[in-house]
Amino acid sequence: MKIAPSILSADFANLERDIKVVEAGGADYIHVDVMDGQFVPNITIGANVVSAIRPTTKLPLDVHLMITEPERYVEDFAKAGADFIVVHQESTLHLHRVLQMIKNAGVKAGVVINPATPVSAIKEVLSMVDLVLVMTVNPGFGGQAFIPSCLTKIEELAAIRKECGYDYEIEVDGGVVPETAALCAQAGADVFVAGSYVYNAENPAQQIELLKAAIES
Ligand SMILES: O=C(CO)[C@@H](O)[C@H](O)COP(=O)(O)O
Ligand SMILES: [Fe+2]
Repeated sequence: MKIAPSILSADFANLERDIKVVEAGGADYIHVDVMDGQFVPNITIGANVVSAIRPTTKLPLDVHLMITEPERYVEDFAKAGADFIVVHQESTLHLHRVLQMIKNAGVKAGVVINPATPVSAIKEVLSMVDLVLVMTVNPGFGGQAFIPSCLTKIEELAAIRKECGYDYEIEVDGGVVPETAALCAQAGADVFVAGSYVYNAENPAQQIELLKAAIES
């Protein structure tokens, strides 16, 4: 089980401090939410910021691209030091090509589906990805409520992985708190993104501990 704090809820004026705090607190990945104001109704950060935070941590950077036609920026995020580049099925007409571009750039490739998108929409690419991200809120903002109907998609992805011998990680993102993390773990999730739960608290390290305890239980 891995915890990936989302720096969307960190203090943007103190990103280095907020990354180091979760690294010391037992985080496994740093989740970076990239939004373009078009695919989602919010604008966050670009490849320059990924470059700037790269030297601040040894943890893998899990870059979640919420941008239209991500193929236009794969190269930039790979050069910036992303370890995972995760693209939305809904954001491109050429999903297979984008995933291939990510792999050719030497970066782990992930695919992500919105709450309204079924697992069948990514069936053809499951054999080539390192990570599948199941959005458990609609993308765009931190602090939203978990959508329980997404749990069956985690179960489905875990069953396909077992049946076909694939080795992607199953990640969940949105509304992750101890109670919902436990449900996702039960359904078969391996990586838990948490933004507001980790950062909107006095002690982010303690929040990571609480999440891990809930997942283990
Ligand atoms: O991708 C997104 C939002 O679109 C996330 O990664 C959020 O950052 C999760 O925030 P919380 O729901 O954990 O507050
Ligand atoms: Fe995200």
